[in-house]
Amino acid sequence: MKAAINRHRADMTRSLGGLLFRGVHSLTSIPAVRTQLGHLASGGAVRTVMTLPSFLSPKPRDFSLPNSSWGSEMLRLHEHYNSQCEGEMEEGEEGRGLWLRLPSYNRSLKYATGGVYLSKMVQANARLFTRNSREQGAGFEYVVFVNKKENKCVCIFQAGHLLEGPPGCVHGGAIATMIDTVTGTHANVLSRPVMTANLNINYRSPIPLGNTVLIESSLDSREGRKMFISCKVTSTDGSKLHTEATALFLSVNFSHLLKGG
Ligand SMILES: CCCCCCCC/C=C\CCCCCCCC(=O)SCCNC(=O)CCNC(=O)[C@H](O)C(C)(C)COP(=O)(O)OP(=O)(O)OC[C@H]1O[C@@H](n2cnc3c(N)ncnc32)[C@H](O)[C@@H]1OP(=O)(O)O
Repeated sequence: MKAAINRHRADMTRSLGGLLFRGVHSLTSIPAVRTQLGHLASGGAVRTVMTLPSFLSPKPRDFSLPNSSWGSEMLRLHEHYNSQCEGEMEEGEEGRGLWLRLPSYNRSLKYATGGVYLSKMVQANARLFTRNSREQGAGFEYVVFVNKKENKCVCIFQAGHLLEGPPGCVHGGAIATMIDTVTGTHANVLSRPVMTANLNINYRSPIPLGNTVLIESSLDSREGRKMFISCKVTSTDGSKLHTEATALFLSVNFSHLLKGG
């Protein structure tokens, strides 16, 4: 029985390989995958997850599209980069424009988030940390664009009122979260899946709540499974440096990700 479970997990790991990057969008539209993940989540036993046929599944919300909470600077910059895109990045697609806008959903991977040993209730309720607020504009509002040719990512980030740290300013942990998200997204584009091994941050000047800032990441070097990425957070005109960081990401195999480390 144990061998069968392990074989099943290995099969799942392989079949998930091509699906992870597309996240919830793809997974919720493939009932067979959800059923298999249901087996996996329940410890490889006989329980399955009831799924709707794909044509009845609601289309997941893309959180990186403009909404009414976006300020004028957020909208202006979104338009600036969007006008240099010729398409959205989907798996296997090569961009034709200079930039590609990355869609963003509120689940990273249904049923496997945080490891397969969590209870089904926890797994069903798991949400991506940066996309877990129902109130638009309250938390993390952001959109990431990638420039594959120049090995760069840029994120336009508007910090909501729930991210307060020092009075009127963004919490350092929230800034770290966004840096991890942007550099992690960048590393995932280069080689997926990845995990953050190291993150070093220097906070240079506070970010006022409600401000829009730019978060730019660039690949410094690659050594085997290691990707060294640097990142800076600046005002949108580039005149003020808020934060600088370096990060190390390691490519991992899917079983490492699924078993939660
Ligand atoms: C996750 C993405 C999933 C995809 C989802 C797609 C949907 C997209 C949606 C939304 C995108 C949002 C994107 C967000 C991204 C966020 C990412 C995170 O926050 S990840 C959570 C925090 N990180 C951990 O919890 C790691 C915990 N640590 C580990 O699991 C391991 O330690 C790991 C994987 C990092 C390394 O373990 P080993 O066993 O694979 O590798 P070893 O053998 O230890 O090291 C390999 C080499 O790397 C060096 N190394 C390892 N750790 C190092 C460190 N901390 N500093 C320096 N070097 C290190 C070692 O010295 C070694 O180097 P030598 O080959 O000998 O040269």
